[in-house]
Amino acid sequence: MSATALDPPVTERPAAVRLRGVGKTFRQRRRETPALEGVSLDIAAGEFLCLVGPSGCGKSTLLSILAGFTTADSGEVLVDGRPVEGPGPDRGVLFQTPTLFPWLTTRQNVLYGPRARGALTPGVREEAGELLETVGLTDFADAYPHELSGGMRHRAAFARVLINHPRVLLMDEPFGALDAITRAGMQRFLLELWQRQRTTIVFVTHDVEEATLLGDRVSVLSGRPGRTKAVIDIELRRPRTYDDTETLEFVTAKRRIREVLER
Ligand SMILES: Nc1ncnc2c1ncn2[C@@H]1O[C@H](COP(=O)(O)OP(=O)(O)OP(=O)(O)O)[C@@H](O)[C@H]1O
Repeated sequence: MSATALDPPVTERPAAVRLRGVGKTFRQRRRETPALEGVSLDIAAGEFLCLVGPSGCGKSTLLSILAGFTTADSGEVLVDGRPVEGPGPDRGVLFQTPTLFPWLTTRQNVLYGPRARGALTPGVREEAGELLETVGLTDFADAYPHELSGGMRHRAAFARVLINHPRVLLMDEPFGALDAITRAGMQRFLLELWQRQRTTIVFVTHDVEEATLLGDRVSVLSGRPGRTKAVIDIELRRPRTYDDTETLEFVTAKRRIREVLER
């Protein structure tokens, strides 16, 4: 399914992710750090939602709560209508540093999840081959992570997550550590992949331009404790390419987000 102008607005589609009044305070010895307070948000099935906010406002905490790595103190967190009670294969998580086992080849890394679940069928092996082709790593299927470039490692980590057919992809500043050219390449890759598969994506970034380029909507969090300041619709045509970043519409959308961030 591809995103088209005929798709209903995201707010009219069923919610894949529902956050209601989510709060989290970290308590360590005598120190209390309120990270999130009363965050509510519906993310539609197939939506690409970007999450921006000042450093330390709780973006990673929110993603970690969605992933099931961290438990919220208050509120409700639902994925496909079910409360999140821990990590699960319905949610694929990608971090700034790609998580690959260094002692396994690219293909073995991709097949790790199915193997661990005892689901390593010939069909899954075939799918791994297809995924490696999708991410452009067929020629590096037998290479080890240290033999891959930064961008290749990211694409391998993608394939590793995608083989589990997650309903939701949770991405925490995944391209933050990459150089500008590799980063632009990864953004293009992600846009093309999303355009084809339309997996629901929650993408944390501190880069307003990246959020504008990728997102259907951008949720802007306030300073700590993070609260939703605004959710901004990015009404730029799809499919988008890097060339769009030079259009007046793009610059205007980017400025709107920046204004809310700085308000
Ligand atoms: N495990 C933890 N224990 C204690 N405090 C934590 C923990 N994780 C996060 N925090 C605190 O919660 C707040 C929010 O952190 P979080 O990493 O979610 O912010 P962020 O918006 O992702 O920041 P950045 O943009 O800098 O990555 C910070 O003040 C941080 O110090």
